[in-house]
Amino acid sequence: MLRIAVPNKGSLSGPAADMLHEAGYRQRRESKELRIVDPVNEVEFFYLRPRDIAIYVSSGRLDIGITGRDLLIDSGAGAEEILALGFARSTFRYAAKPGTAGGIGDLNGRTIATSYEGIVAKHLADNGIDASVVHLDGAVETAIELGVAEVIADVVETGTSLRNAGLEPFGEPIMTSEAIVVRRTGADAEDPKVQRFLRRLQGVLVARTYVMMDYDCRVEQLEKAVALTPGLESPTVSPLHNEGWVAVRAMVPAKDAQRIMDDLYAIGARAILTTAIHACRL
Ligand SMILES: Nc1ncnc2c1ncn2[C@@H]1O[C@H](COP(=O)(O)OP(=O)(O)OP(=O)(O)O)[C@@H](O)[C@H]1O
Ligand SMILES: O=P(O)(O)OC[C@H]1O[C@H](OP(=O)(O)OP(=O)(O)O)[C@H](O)[C@@H]1O
Ligand SMILES: [Mg+2]
Repeated sequence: MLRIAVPNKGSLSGPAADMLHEAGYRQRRESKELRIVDPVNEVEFFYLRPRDIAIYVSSGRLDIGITGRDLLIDSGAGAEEILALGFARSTFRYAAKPGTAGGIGDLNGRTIATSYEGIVAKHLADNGIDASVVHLDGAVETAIELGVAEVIADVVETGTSLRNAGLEPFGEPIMTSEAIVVRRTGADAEDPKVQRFLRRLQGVLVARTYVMMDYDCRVEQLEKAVALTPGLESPTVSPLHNEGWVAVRAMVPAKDAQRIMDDLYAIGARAILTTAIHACRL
Protein backbone atom coordinates (compact mmCIF):
# COMPACT_ATOMS: atom_id res chain seq x y z
CA MET A 1 0.00 0.00 0.00
CA LEU A 2 1.47 3.38 -1.05
CA ARG A 3 1.23 5.94 1.79
CA ILE A 4 0.64 9.48 0.53
CA ALA A 5 0.50 12.80 2.42
CA VAL A 6 -2.09 15.28 1.12
CA PRO A 7 -2.61 18.90 2.32
CA ASN A 8 -5.63 19.09 4.64
CA LYS A 9 -6.11 22.91 4.53
CA GLY A 10 -5.16 26.10 2.74
CA SER A 11 -4.47 26.95 -0.89
CA LEU A 12 -3.08 23.52 -1.74
CA SER A 13 -5.78 21.29 -0.35
CA GLY A 14 -8.72 21.83 -2.78
CA PRO A 15 -6.69 21.64 -6.02
CA ALA A 16 -4.69 18.64 -4.70
CA ALA A 17 -7.90 16.72 -3.91
CA ASP A 18 -9.32 17.65 -7.36
CA MET A 19 -6.21 16.37 -9.10
CA LEU A 20 -6.21 13.09 -7.15
CA HIS A 21 -9.90 12.64 -7.91
CA GLU A 22 -9.24 13.24 -11.63
CA ALA A 23 -6.46 10.67 -11.43
CA GLY A 24 -9.04 8.11 -10.29
CA TYR A 25 -8.28 8.01 -6.55
CA ARG A 26 -10.86 7.97 -3.82
CA GLN A 27 -10.87 11.19 -1.81
CA ARG A 28 -12.35 12.05 1.59
CA ARG A 29 -16.00 13.19 1.73
CA GLU A 30 -15.63 15.58 4.63
CA SER A 31 -12.80 17.72 5.95
CA LYS A 32 -12.63 16.04 9.38
CA GLU A 33 -11.39 12.76 7.89
CA LEU A 34 -7.66 12.51 8.56
CA ARG A 35 -6.92 9.30 6.72
CA ILE A 36 -8.63 7.19 4.08
CA VAL A 37 -7.78 3.95 2.33
CA ASP A 38 -8.37 3.40 -1.39
CA PRO A 39 -8.13 -0.40 -1.52
CA VAL A 40 -8.78 -0.68 -5.27
CA ASN A 41 -5.76 1.48 -6.09
CA GLU A 42 -3.72 0.23 -3.11
CA VAL A 43 -3.04 3.67 -1.66
CA GLU A 44 -3.65 5.27 1.71
CA PHE A 45 -4.03 9.05 2.01
CA PHE A 46 -3.06 11.00 5.15
CA TYR A 47 -4.48 14.53 5.37
CA LEU A 48 -1.82 16.66 7.05
CA ARG A 49 -0.84 20.31 7.46
CA PRO A 50 0.98 21.36 4.27
CA ARG A 51 3.90 22.64 6.33
CA ASP A 52 4.41 19.25 7.98
CA ILE A 53 4.27 17.10 4.85
CA ALA A 54 7.95 17.23 3.86
CA ILE A 55 8.87 16.34 7.44
CA TYR A 56 6.65 13.24 7.47
CA VAL A 57 7.98 12.17 4.09
CA SER A 58 11.62 12.71 5.09
CA SER A 59 11.06 10.48 8.14
CA GLY A 60 10.26 7.61 5.76
CA ARG A 61 6.90 6.89 7.47
CA LEU A 62 5.05 8.12 4.38
CA ASP A 63 6.25 7.31 0.87
CA ILE A 64 5.37 10.54 -0.93
CA GLY A 65 3.51 13.79 -0.36
CA ILE A 66 1.99 16.78 -2.08
CA THR A 67 3.18 20.15 -0.77
CA GLY A 68 4.46 23.55 -1.96
CA ARG A 69 8.03 23.97 -3.20
CA ASP A 70 8.43 26.94 -0.83
CA LEU A 71 7.23 24.83 2.11
CA LEU A 72 9.68 22.05 1.22
CA ILE A 73 12.62 24.48 1.08
CA ASP A 74 11.48 26.26 4.23
CA SER A 75 11.25 23.01 6.20
CA GLY A 76 14.86 22.04 5.45
CA ALA A 77 13.59 18.42 5.55
CA GLY A 78 15.42 15.62 3.73
CA ALA A 79 12.88 15.36 0.92
CA GLU A 80 13.14 16.14 -2.79
CA GLU A 81 10.83 17.30 -5.54
CA ILE A 82 9.93 14.62 -8.10
CA LEU A 83 7.03 16.20 -10.03
CA ALA A 84 5.69 19.77 -10.40
CA LEU A 85 1.89 19.94 -10.43
CA GLY A 86 1.19 23.41 -11.89
CA PHE A 87 -1.23 24.75 -9.27
CA ALA A 88 -0.75 27.04 -6.21
CA ARG A 89 1.80 28.99 -8.26
CA SER A 90 3.32 31.88 -6.35
CA THR A 91 6.48 33.89 -5.86
CA PHE A 92 8.16 34.58 -2.56
CA ARG A 93 9.19 38.22 -2.14
CA TYR A 94 10.33 40.96 0.17
CA ALA A 95 7.96 43.92 0.50
CA ALA A 96 7.89 47.21 2.38
CA LYS A 97 6.22 50.63 2.40
CA PRO A 98 7.02 52.44 -0.87
CA GLY A 99 10.27 54.38 -0.69
CA THR A 100 11.61 52.55 2.37
CA ALA A 101 13.61 49.80 0.62
CA GLY A 102 14.81 49.35 -2.97
CA GLY A 103 16.93 46.21 -2.97
CA ILE A 104 18.17 43.48 -0.69
CA GLY A 105 21.18 45.63 0.28
CA ASP A 106 18.70 47.79 2.23
CA LEU A 107 17.86 44.87 4.52
CA ASN A 108 20.97 45.26 6.71
CA GLY A 109 19.96 46.06 10.27
CA ARG A 110 16.24 45.79 9.47
CA THR A 111 13.58 43.56 11.06
CA ILE A 112 11.79 41.19 8.65
CA ALA A 113 8.50 39.47 9.50
CA THR A 114 7.71 36.16 7.77
CA SER A 115 6.04 32.76 8.13
CA TYR A 116 8.91 31.25 6.14
CA GLU A 117 11.91 31.74 8.43
CA GLY A 118 13.90 28.94 6.81
CA ILE A 119 13.79 30.50 3.33
CA VAL A 120 14.51 34.01 4.62
CA ALA A 121 17.38 33.03 6.94
CA LYS A 122 19.08 31.12 4.12
CA HIS A 123 18.56 33.95 1.61
CA LEU A 124 20.01 36.51 4.03
CA ALA A 125 22.99 34.29 4.85
CA ASP A 126 23.66 33.57 1.14
CA ASN A 127 23.72 37.31 0.48
CA GLY A 128 25.79 38.22 3.56
CA ILE A 129 23.01 40.34 5.08
CA ASP A 130 22.65 40.91 8.79
CA ALA A 131 18.95 41.38 9.63
CA SER A 132 16.55 40.15 12.36
CA VAL A 133 13.75 37.79 11.47
CA VAL A 134 10.43 37.73 13.37
CA HIS A 135 8.30 34.64 12.89
CA LEU A 136 4.55 35.19 12.42
CA ASP A 137 1.99 32.52 11.58
CA GLY A 138 0.19 34.39 8.78
CA ALA A 139 -1.33 37.70 7.64
CA VAL A 140 2.21 39.10 7.81
CA GLU A 141 1.26 42.07 5.58
CA THR A 142 -0.17 43.74 8.69
CA ALA A 143 3.09 43.46 10.66
CA ILE A 144 4.51 46.68 9.19
CA GLU A 145 1.44 48.80 9.98
CA LEU A 146 1.50 47.48 13.54
CA GLY A 147 5.22 48.21 13.95
CA VAL A 148 6.40 44.63 14.44
CA ALA A 149 8.72 44.80 11.41
CA GLU A 150 9.90 47.22 8.69
CA VAL A 151 9.98 44.61 5.95
CA ILE A 152 8.02 41.41 5.27
CA ALA A 153 8.87 38.35 3.19
CA ASP A 154 5.78 36.51 1.99
CA VAL A 155 3.97 34.55 -0.68
CA VAL A 156 2.75 36.81 -3.53
CA GLU A 157 0.34 35.62 -6.17
CA THR A 158 -1.73 38.47 -7.59
CA GLY A 159 -0.18 41.12 -5.29
CA THR A 160 -3.62 42.11 -3.98
CA SER A 161 -2.74 41.45 -0.33
CA LEU A 162 0.36 43.66 -0.61
CA ARG A 163 -1.56 46.48 -2.32
CA ASN A 164 -4.34 46.31 0.25
CA ALA A 165 -1.75 46.76 2.97
CA GLY A 166 -0.09 49.69 1.13
CA LEU A 167 3.10 47.69 0.49
CA GLU A 168 5.30 47.16 -2.57
CA PRO A 169 7.51 44.20 -3.43
CA PHE A 170 11.20 44.98 -3.99
CA GLY A 171 14.27 43.10 -5.21
CA GLU A 172 14.25 39.94 -7.30
CA PRO A 173 11.77 37.23 -6.16
CA ILE A 174 13.51 34.97 -3.63
CA MET A 175 11.91 31.95 -5.28
CA THR A 176 8.99 30.77 -7.39
CA SER A 177 6.76 28.03 -6.06
CA GLU A 178 3.98 25.67 -7.07
CA ALA A 179 2.51 22.45 -5.75
CA ILE A 180 4.93 19.53 -6.06
CA VAL A 181 5.21 15.83 -5.26
CA VAL A 182 8.02 15.03 -2.82
CA ARG A 183 9.71 11.85 -1.67
CA ARG A 184 12.46 11.13 0.83
CA THR A 185 15.86 12.18 -0.50
CA GLY A 186 17.59 9.17 -1.99
CA ALA A 187 14.47 6.93 -1.90
CA ASP A 188 14.21 4.20 -4.55
CA ALA A 189 13.44 6.08 -7.77
CA GLU A 190 12.24 2.92 -9.50
CA ASP A 191 9.59 1.90 -6.94
CA PRO A 192 6.79 0.70 -9.27
CA LYS A 193 4.03 1.89 -6.92
CA VAL A 194 5.46 5.43 -6.93
CA GLN A 195 5.98 5.32 -10.69
CA ARG A 196 2.36 4.32 -11.23
CA PHE A 197 1.12 7.17 -9.03
CA LEU A 198 3.32 9.69 -10.91
CA ARG A 199 2.12 8.39 -14.29
CA ARG A 200 -1.47 8.95 -13.21
CA LEU A 201 -0.77 12.54 -12.15
CA GLN A 202 1.21 13.18 -15.35
CA GLY A 203 -1.82 11.88 -17.24
CA VAL A 204 -4.00 14.49 -15.53
CA LEU A 205 -1.47 17.24 -16.30
CA VAL A 206 -1.42 16.28 -19.98
CA ALA A 207 -5.22 15.97 -20.15
CA ARG A 208 -5.46 19.48 -18.67
CA THR A 209 -2.90 20.99 -21.02
CA TYR A 210 -3.67 19.34 -24.37
CA VAL A 211 -6.68 18.81 -26.62
CA MET A 212 -7.06 16.31 -29.43
CA MET A 213 -7.30 17.89 -32.89
CA ASP A 214 -8.73 16.15 -35.96
CA TYR A 215 -8.93 17.57 -39.49
CA ASP A 216 -8.97 16.64 -43.14
CA CYS A 217 -6.50 18.08 -45.62
CA ARG A 218 -5.24 17.58 -49.15
CA VAL A 219 -2.18 15.36 -49.48
CA GLU A 220 -0.24 18.28 -51.06
CA GLN A 221 -0.78 20.31 -47.85
CA LEU A 222 0.08 17.48 -45.45
CA GLU A 223 3.67 18.53 -44.70
CA LYS A 224 2.60 22.11 -43.90
CA ALA A 225 -0.32 20.88 -41.79
CA VAL A 226 1.84 18.43 -39.86
CA ALA A 227 4.34 21.20 -39.14
CA LEU A 228 1.48 23.06 -37.40
CA THR A 229 0.37 19.96 -35.47
CA PRO A 230 3.47 17.84 -34.85
CA GLY A 231 1.75 16.04 -31.93
CA LEU A 232 3.71 14.63 -29.02
CA GLU A 233 5.40 11.88 -31.03
CA SER A 234 3.99 12.14 -34.53
CA PRO A 235 0.45 12.68 -35.85
CA THR A 236 -1.75 9.84 -37.07
CA VAL A 237 -2.48 10.18 -40.80
CA SER A 238 -5.23 8.02 -42.35
CA PRO A 239 -6.44 7.86 -45.96
CA LEU A 240 -9.91 9.23 -46.76
CA HIS A 241 -12.32 7.64 -49.21
CA ASN A 242 -11.98 10.73 -51.40
CA GLU A 243 -8.68 10.32 -53.19
CA GLY A 244 -6.09 13.03 -52.57
CA TRP A 245 -7.37 13.73 -49.03
CA VAL A 246 -6.13 12.48 -45.63
CA ALA A 247 -7.44 12.70 -42.06
CA VAL A 248 -4.95 13.86 -39.44
CA ARG A 249 -5.13 13.43 -35.65
CA ALA A 250 -2.69 15.01 -33.19
CA MET A 251 -2.55 16.38 -29.64
CA VAL A 252 -2.04 20.16 -29.47
CA PRO A 253 -1.58 22.54 -26.51
CA ALA A 254 -5.07 23.72 -25.48
CA LYS A 255 -3.93 27.35 -25.22
CA ASP A 256 -2.84 27.36 -28.89
CA ALA A 257 -5.83 25.42 -30.27
CA GLN A 258 -7.76 28.36 -31.77
CA ARG A 259 -4.68 29.84 -33.48
CA ILE A 260 -3.73 26.43 -34.90
CA MET A 261 -7.30 25.94 -36.21
CA ASP A 262 -7.07 29.33 -38.00
CA ASP A 263 -3.69 28.42 -39.48
CA LEU A 264 -4.92 24.99 -40.62
CA TYR A 265 -8.00 26.54 -42.20
CA ALA A 266 -5.81 29.07 -44.01
CA ILE A 267 -3.83 26.28 -45.71
CA GLY A 268 -7.03 24.51 -46.81
CA ALA A 269 -7.68 22.02 -44.01
CA ARG A 270 -11.38 21.43 -43.32
CA ALA A 271 -13.62 19.67 -40.74
CA ILE A 272 -11.23 20.79 -38.01
CA LEU A 273 -12.39 19.51 -34.62
CA THR A 274 -10.95 19.68 -31.14
CA THR A 275 -12.02 17.40 -28.32
CA ALA A 276 -11.09 17.31 -24.65
CA ILE A 277 -8.82 14.57 -23.36
CA HIS A 278 -10.23 13.07 -20.16
CA ALA A 279 -7.29 10.90 -19.19
CA CYS A 280 -4.09 9.63 -20.76
CA ARG A 281 -0.88 7.67 -20.23
CA LEU A 282 1.91 8.89 -22.43
N1 LIG B 1 -2.64 33.23 -2.72
C1 LIG B 1 -1.95 32.17 -3.07
N2 LIG B 1 -1.87 31.81 -4.35
C2 LIG B 1 -1.16 30.72 -4.73
N3 LIG B 1 -0.50 29.94 -3.87
C3 LIG B 1 -0.57 30.26 -2.59
C4 LIG B 1 -1.28 31.37 -2.12
N4 LIG B 1 -1.18 31.42 -0.79
C5 LIG B 1 -0.42 30.36 -0.45
N5 LIG B 1 -0.05 29.67 -1.54
C6 LIG B 1 0.78 28.49 -1.59
O1 LIG B 1 0.17 27.53 -0.73
C7 LIG B 1 1.15 26.96 0.09
C8 LIG B 1 0.89 27.44 1.48
O2 LIG B 1 0.09 26.56 2.09
P1 LIG B 1 -0.75 27.08 3.30
O3 LIG B 1 -1.41 25.94 3.91
O4 LIG B 1 0.01 28.04 4.15
O5 LIG B 1 -1.81 27.88 2.47
P2 LIG B 1 -2.60 29.04 2.96
O6 LIG B 1 -3.62 29.30 1.92
O7 LIG B 1 -1.65 30.13 3.26
O8 LIG B 1 -3.27 28.45 4.27
P3 LIG B 1 -3.22 28.92 5.78
O9 LIG B 1 -4.44 29.75 5.89
O10 LIG B 1 -3.31 27.66 6.57
O11 LIG B 1 -1.95 29.69 5.98
C9 LIG B 1 2.50 27.49 -0.35
O12 LIG B 1 3.09 26.59 -1.26
C10 LIG B 1 2.14 28.79 -1.02
O13 LIG B 1 3.07 29.17 -2.03
O1 LIG C 1 -0.79 38.05 -3.85
P1 LIG C 1 -2.11 37.53 -3.40
O2 LIG C 1 -2.96 37.02 -4.52
O3 LIG C 1 -2.85 38.51 -2.53
O4 LIG C 1 -1.86 36.22 -2.51
C1 LIG C 1 -0.90 36.19 -1.50
C2 LIG C 1 -1.51 36.02 -0.15
O5 LIG C 1 -2.15 34.74 -0.04
C3 LIG C 1 -1.65 34.06 1.11
O6 LIG C 1 -2.37 34.45 2.22
P2 LIG C 1 -3.45 33.57 2.95
O7 LIG C 1 -4.79 33.94 2.49
O8 LIG C 1 -3.10 32.15 2.87
O9 LIG C 1 -3.29 34.06 4.44
P3 LIG C 1 -2.06 33.85 5.43
O10 LIG C 1 -1.14 35.00 5.20
O11 LIG C 1 -2.71 33.88 6.75
O12 LIG C 1 -1.42 32.55 5.13
C4 LIG C 1 -0.26 34.64 1.25
O13 LIG C 1 0.24 34.43 2.57
C5 LIG C 1 -0.44 36.09 0.92
O14 LIG C 1 -0.88 36.82 2.02
MG1 LIG D 1 -1.07 31.04 4.37
